[in-house]
Amino acid sequence: MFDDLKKESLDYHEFPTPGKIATHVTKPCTTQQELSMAYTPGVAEPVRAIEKNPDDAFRFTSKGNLVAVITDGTAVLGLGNVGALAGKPVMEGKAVLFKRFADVDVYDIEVEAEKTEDFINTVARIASGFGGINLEDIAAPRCFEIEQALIEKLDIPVFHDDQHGTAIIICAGLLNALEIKGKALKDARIVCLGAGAAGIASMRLLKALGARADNIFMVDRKGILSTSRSNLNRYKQEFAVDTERKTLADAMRGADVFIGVSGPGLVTEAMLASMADKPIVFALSNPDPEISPVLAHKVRDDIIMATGRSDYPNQVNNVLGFPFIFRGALDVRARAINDAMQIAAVEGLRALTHEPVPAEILEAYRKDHMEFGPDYIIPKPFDPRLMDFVPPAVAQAAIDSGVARCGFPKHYKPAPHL
Ligand SMILES: NC(=O)C1=CN([C@@H]2O[C@H](COP(=O)(O)OP(=O)(O)OC[C@H]3O[C@@H](n4cnc5c(N)ncnc54)[C@H](OP(=O)(O)O)[C@@H]3O)[C@@H](O)[C@H]2O)C=CC1
Ligand SMILES: CC(=O)C(=O)O
Ligand SMILES: [Mg+2]
Repeated sequence: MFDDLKKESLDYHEFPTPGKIATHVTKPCTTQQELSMAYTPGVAEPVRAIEKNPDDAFRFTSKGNLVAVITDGTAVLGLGNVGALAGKPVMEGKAVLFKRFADVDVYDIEVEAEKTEDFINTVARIASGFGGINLEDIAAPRCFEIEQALIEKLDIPVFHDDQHGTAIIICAGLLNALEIKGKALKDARIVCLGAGAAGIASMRLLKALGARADNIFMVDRKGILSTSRSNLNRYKQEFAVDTERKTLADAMRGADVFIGVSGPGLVTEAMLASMADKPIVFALSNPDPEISPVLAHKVRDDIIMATGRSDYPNQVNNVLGFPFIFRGALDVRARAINDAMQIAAVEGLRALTHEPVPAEILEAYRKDHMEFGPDYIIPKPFDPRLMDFVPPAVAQAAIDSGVARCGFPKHYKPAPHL
């Protein structure tokens, strides 16, 4: 980052009030009468109701619109294990996005816990006051164990954003990019650099949507995940392929698709040059991608390129997912965010990309024109129609798959593409 951008960012976070979020009250509390409602004695009534029927917490408290964004600070963006407290600006950032894009309230919670079990128990013990748990920036492989244990313990959605949020956006963007390239997902040869939270979940979802396991090379710091390696954990073993190829450069030769969820600057010009015609390159490491779009476009004029950043076309970033997915899940008081709901979100995002782009988006991005094509494979986060396409589709999928506690919300319209 340039020095002036660094200073601007620090000033943005410091002034006029340190940090990015605060709480505000939703009921009047200015008279003796209102005080006796908000607090004692009036508050005793909802307490008694919830004691008798825990679901009344959705009626009488903020639970139904409240998500906990929780980290241990072990994989913050692509910055690595910076610790729980240093992860707080990102968690506050997620809170801003939840509120700004989908009016979901958030408490950010940073947990100091070296032992996986301590982290799980801490989250389980504070979970009942929330409508959902968004796990964030927790490194693999412990993120898989943490998420699974919490899903089993809790009756509210537990969603590791770096896994499933990222997977959903990657799948939507990639299916659209392949449509432009004119290749079916089942025929696409895919390289995924990064076999952690984002990489494993994204390749799992791509397989569920039709990608062939033997067309995927997954790569970590030690090279391609192959059956000849003896140093693979059980999550990586799921993607081990029988191949003589070893390195990232080997994997990239002839590949149609590169997905980077690893770290900055790991893809060379030579690797990019060795990919198939019309290569699709998603360099998604934040804040700095695996290869810069400027360099990538110099090497390949036939590329379809995306990053995780806001300052280039095609921002493939989980900001397009978690606010809208949780909105739909919360509005039907879902017990989980399951595969059907995730695939519904993929389809909603894909469908919206094919719609004409409204003037307010062109204005926000200072463009005269945008339409479905190599520079527009995924909607923009500021597109207000995300609320029309994603939450209703997710809510409907929750109902159809039996994890909703209530019916399709009266204030919703069915998603336009369904
Ligand atoms: N655009 C978006 O929406 C999102 C982007 N990301 C980005 O993806 C990256 C990974 O995040 P996440 O999956 O949560 O992190 P994890 O820590 O769970 O996984 C990181 C993975 O990247 C691999 N890796 C790291 N450095 C290298 C390297 N030098 N060479 C090869 N492989 C490497 C690791 O290899 P090994 O297993 O060998 O250690 C590991 O498999 C981050 O940069 C993050 O910003 C993540 C989520 C969303
Ligand atoms: C976007 C995001 O969640 C990440 O880079 O970790
Ligand atoms: Mg993250």
